[in-house]
Amino acid sequence: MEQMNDVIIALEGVTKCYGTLKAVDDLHLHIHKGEIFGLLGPNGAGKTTTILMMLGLTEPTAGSVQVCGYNATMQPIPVKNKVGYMPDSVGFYDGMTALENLVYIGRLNGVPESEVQSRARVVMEQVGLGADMHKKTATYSRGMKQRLGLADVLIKQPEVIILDEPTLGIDPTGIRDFLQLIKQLSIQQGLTVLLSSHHLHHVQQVCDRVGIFVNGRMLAEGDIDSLSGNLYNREGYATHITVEEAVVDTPALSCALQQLDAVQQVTVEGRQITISSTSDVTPILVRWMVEKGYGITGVQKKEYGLDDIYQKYFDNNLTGNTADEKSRRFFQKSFFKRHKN
Ligand SMILES: Nc1ncnc2c1ncn2[C@@H]1O[C@H](COP(=O)(O)OP(=O)(O)OP(=O)(O)O)[C@@H](O)[C@H]1O
Repeated sequence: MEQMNDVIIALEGVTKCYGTLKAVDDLHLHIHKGEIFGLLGPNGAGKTTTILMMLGLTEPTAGSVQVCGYNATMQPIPVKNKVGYMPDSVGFYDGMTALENLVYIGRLNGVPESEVQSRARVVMEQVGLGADMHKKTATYSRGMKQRLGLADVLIKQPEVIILDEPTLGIDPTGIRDFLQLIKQLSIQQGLTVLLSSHHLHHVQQVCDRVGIFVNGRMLAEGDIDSLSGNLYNREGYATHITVEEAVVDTPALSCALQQLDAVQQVTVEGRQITISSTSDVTPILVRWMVEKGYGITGVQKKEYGLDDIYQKYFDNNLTGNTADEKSRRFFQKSFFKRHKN
């Protein structure tokens, strides 16, 4: 059961309209202390608008936003003190070294003069830029700039960090390292992390929970396992078994397998047998086949990853009762457009 005192970000019925456009539509979201939450959705879904409301930088049209015990709309200053925000594009003074840039940001954030130099050096080490802190940021790669952006956020010792599309434009190794760094910081410092992304593989790597956000609405929310579990409930399970030799009496085998508990459908094609069922009966099927004398050379259980979750929620009309046709088409359009690039 959810512990209310553990909730560090709470959005209740939040709506944001820009004229006639509902950028965020009746959003309810609770994020817990120490959690890494991924806000997943295509461009224009309303992720940035949601983040700006959490930071008190834009007012909701309706609903309330609580962050670290403060009302973000009414008390944006204490929220700003507790929350570090990294926008999708971070700028630096190219002519200054990375350390000088960080010290400058530290001062702007009110870090005491007596501490700012030493704290900046510690943070540079934490983000893995210890060896490069005296280089001018003009020479920094996009991945290094992203780490420096994270350092900018960490220097004020926040309780919550919010990262808007933090993996944009970094190469695959850089992305993996950056996400690992986030995970490590969250564990070591008990930091709560909200990261927004349109890239499902990235959030899958580090997030404890994800919310799938489309056209201003949260279509599904939970950890990857429970979202996958939902799919199993809707779709059933599938087991693929490969045997040594092509099955001779196909109808007899199909018929016999169908008598087993929970088995719904059986397809036999040469050496391949596919069994769909309402629960995970893979071990029972394997035992049964071995007892009947079949030599098994392969067993594969269908596992649903976030990819499938995306596919199922958006391609096959499984958007639950919260999404309408328009948002689904919108998502498909934006998602596939992005992925063609
Ligand atoms: N200041 C604004 N005035 C009018 N419309 C806006 C404003 N800011 C955002 N919008 C619109 O609100 C919707 C949500 O935008 P938002 O930037 O929150 O989405 P997003 O999920 O962050 O996407 P992206 O990754 O492209 O930034 C979009 O249709 C956008 O055009």
